Amino acid sequence: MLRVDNLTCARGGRPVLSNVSFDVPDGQALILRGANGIGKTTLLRTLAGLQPALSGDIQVDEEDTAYASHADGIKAQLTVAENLAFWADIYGTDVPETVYTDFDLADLRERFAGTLSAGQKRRLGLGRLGVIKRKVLFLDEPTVSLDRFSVKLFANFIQNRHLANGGIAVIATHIDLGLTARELDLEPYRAAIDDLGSSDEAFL
Ligand SMILES: Nc1ncnc2c1ncn2[C@@H]1O[C@H](COP(=O)(O)OP(=O)(O)OP(=O)(O)O)[C@@H](O)[C@H]1O
Repeated sequence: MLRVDNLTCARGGRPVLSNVSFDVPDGQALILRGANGIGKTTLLRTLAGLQPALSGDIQVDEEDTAYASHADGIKAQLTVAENLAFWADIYGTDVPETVYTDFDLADLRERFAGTLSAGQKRRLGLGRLGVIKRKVLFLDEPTVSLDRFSVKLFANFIQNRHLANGGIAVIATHIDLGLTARELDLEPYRAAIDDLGSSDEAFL
């Protein structure tokens, strides 16, 4: 279970969302909705422990979380197979053969990652989630650059591999992923402009 209680989070020292509360039980996903700039990325980074909250409480086993953003974290000089093996090595896991089918990477196995198209790179970046096997996934616009077929692959992975095995996912997206999931509209949590606060920036 992921439990968020009265969370207030900030970017650049300015609160963007205040008093956000929700629970996500094991085996379920939550879709974050809201206009550009409302604070979806900020909330995900705070939940993943990449930046401190201004106030509030997050109950989750930080050791069992993973955050994935637009930046794929791919090593261009390594092949697709070597990239997956690299992540498996770092996380002390193995590369299940299913990752190649789940993300349509089988034909790209020996290709240097630097030569992949944007969508292929994205599929490889998402394939990392099938390798690292973290229970709680915080995903920021995971389908950027993906065509409709690949969006479906990703949704199937989340539904049938991750959630079906008791995983949790919190996903910021502007599109319909076709997942059975609760949605949270962040508009009611928009922080008042004169709220005070500060926050360290871990990443820009
Ligand atoms: N480094 C920064 N310094 C100051 N303000 C920032 C910084 N990064 C983001 N912001 C602002 O913080 C607010 C929340 O940004 P955030 O990226 O969390 O929104 P978002 O909902 O993910 O947006 P989008 O849908 O466009 O990806 C925005 O108003 C943004 O301009």
